[in-house]
Amino acid sequence: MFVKICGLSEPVTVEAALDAGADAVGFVFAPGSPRTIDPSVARELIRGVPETVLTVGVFRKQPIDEVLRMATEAGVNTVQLHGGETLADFERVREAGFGTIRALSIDEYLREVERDPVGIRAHRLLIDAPMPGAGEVFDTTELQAHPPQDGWLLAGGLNPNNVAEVIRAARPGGVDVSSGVEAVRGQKDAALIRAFVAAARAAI
Ligand SMILES: O=C(O)c1ccccc1NCC(=O)[C@H](O)[C@H](O)COP(=O)(O)O
Repeated sequence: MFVKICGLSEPVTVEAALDAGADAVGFVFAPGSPRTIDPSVARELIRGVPETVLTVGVFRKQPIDEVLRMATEAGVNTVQLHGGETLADFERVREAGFGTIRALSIDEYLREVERDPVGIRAHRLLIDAPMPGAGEVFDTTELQAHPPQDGWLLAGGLNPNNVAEVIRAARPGGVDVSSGVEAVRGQKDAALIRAFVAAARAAI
């Protein structure tokens, strides 16, 4: 089970995520989030991250030139885009050398899979609740009619207490969490991160 801890902003909680065995650490560069950090801050946080761990820059409805500039400045290896992007945008991000994650809300996913069932398979998908980073759950049974391709990531209101049950029900390739490992909104908690990774790993 692939585990991503998103919205990190401090060395101590990046370290907690790595010690716990997280596969990916995320840094929010989308404006307007309590977790938004400057790429220069992320660059410092990424310094000690082993190359085997994905370092993910998270963007929402930002121009691709800005995405590429910030991702390069931060030194992340992967870019996660949350809406408004075209296939050409994804191509540009990949040509610049970044891995990509296409984040869609459950509603966007269901619309897109109907519209372009083949094209959607070209992406590593993250399927999320309508409002990213809000700690909202969604009904994963809505995916049963259109199961996503292998390796898809599930997010939306996960926490150490519900993650195992959600994994068993929805069978994602990985999980992504933000609010559920925070003691205070926007501030990660090392103990919750450890509990989340352990619960996700024990789920299968
Ligand atoms: O976390 C944010 O504040 C955020 C803001 C804008 C775009 C994306 C954002 N987060 C993306 C993530 O990958 C979150 O981990 C995911 O949405 C799950 O969040 P949560 O339901 O709080 O666990």
